[in-house]
Amino acid sequence: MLLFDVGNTNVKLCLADENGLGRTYSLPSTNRETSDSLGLCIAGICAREGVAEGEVRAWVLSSVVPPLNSLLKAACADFFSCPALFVPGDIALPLENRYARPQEVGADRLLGGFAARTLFDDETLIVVDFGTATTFDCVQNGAYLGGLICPGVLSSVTALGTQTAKLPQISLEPGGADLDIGTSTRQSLNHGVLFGFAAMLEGLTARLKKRLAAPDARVIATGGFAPHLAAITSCIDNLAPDLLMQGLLAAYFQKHSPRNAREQS
Ligand SMILES: Nc1ncnc2c1ncn2[C@@H]1O[C@H](COP(=O)(O)OP(=O)(O)O)[C@@H](O)[C@H]1O
Ligand SMILES: CC(C)(COP(=O)(O)O)[C@@H](O)C(=O)NCCC(=O)O
Ligand SMILES: [K+]
Repeated sequence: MLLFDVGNTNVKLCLADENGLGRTYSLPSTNRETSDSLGLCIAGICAREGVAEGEVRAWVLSSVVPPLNSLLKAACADFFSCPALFVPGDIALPLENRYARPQEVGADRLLGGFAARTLFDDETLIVVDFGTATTFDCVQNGAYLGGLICPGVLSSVTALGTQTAKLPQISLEPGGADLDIGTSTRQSLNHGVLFGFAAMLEGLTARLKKRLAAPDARVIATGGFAPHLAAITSCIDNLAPDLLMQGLLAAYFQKHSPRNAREQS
């Protein structure tokens, strides 16, 4: 299979089969893509991995960027001979969705909750995804309860850089474990953003645990900036960079058991 996590900054994709996940590649989620640019790039990735297009059983996708969905469907149809299956549209997630309007929640958030529940057997799980936005998602007693949407790390830095005359766009360097009092603009920004998000993470997970009456809820972090935060706070129990990919694989095999998959190949 080819698994896709389509986010607002990056499209992450990786080859996978019943033995697990291959290397994850990251493509920019730009609106300049065409189905040909995507199809050729994805076919090139398969070639680099020594996988012929005909060997790909299915594309399994989670997407929160609707304009890319039709391009990816066309790329799959034009360059591959397999179905493009969207989660949860084509492959339902066996996780009760308690959102007031269930279809409103981002597929990535539901998938993250499903993946966490598949990987961990704690009664209460809090998934934090440090993506374009920072999302907090709560799973309790096997149901997805919803959560919080906060500004993302890079979105905040970008906004600050564009809204101010003198603040540069910075690429966040992982700080040391302790906050420094900034003595330069760059250091003030770097530590302000990194430790500001760490405080947000610590504060919100504490409040969510109280609200969920689950002081020992497991906190699982994923997304591009998760490693930076995990280095400076102790409130993350598990760093799971491949959480969504693991969720896509589990969702696929919930519906197509590996035995069937072997029979189909
Ligand atoms: N391996 C990485 N190391 C550092 N930053 C990363 C990495 N992967 C992604 N990022 C950054 O993390 C941010 C969120 O990326 P990502 O989690 O892919 O967002 P989304 O899922 O919203 O597209 C982006 O600004 C991206 O540049
Ligand atoms: C909150 C999100 C933008 C996060 O997406 P990402 O940061 O991964 O690009 C995405 O989950 C989304 O579009 N959600 C729909 C609104 C909701 O979940 O309520
Ligand atoms: K994401």
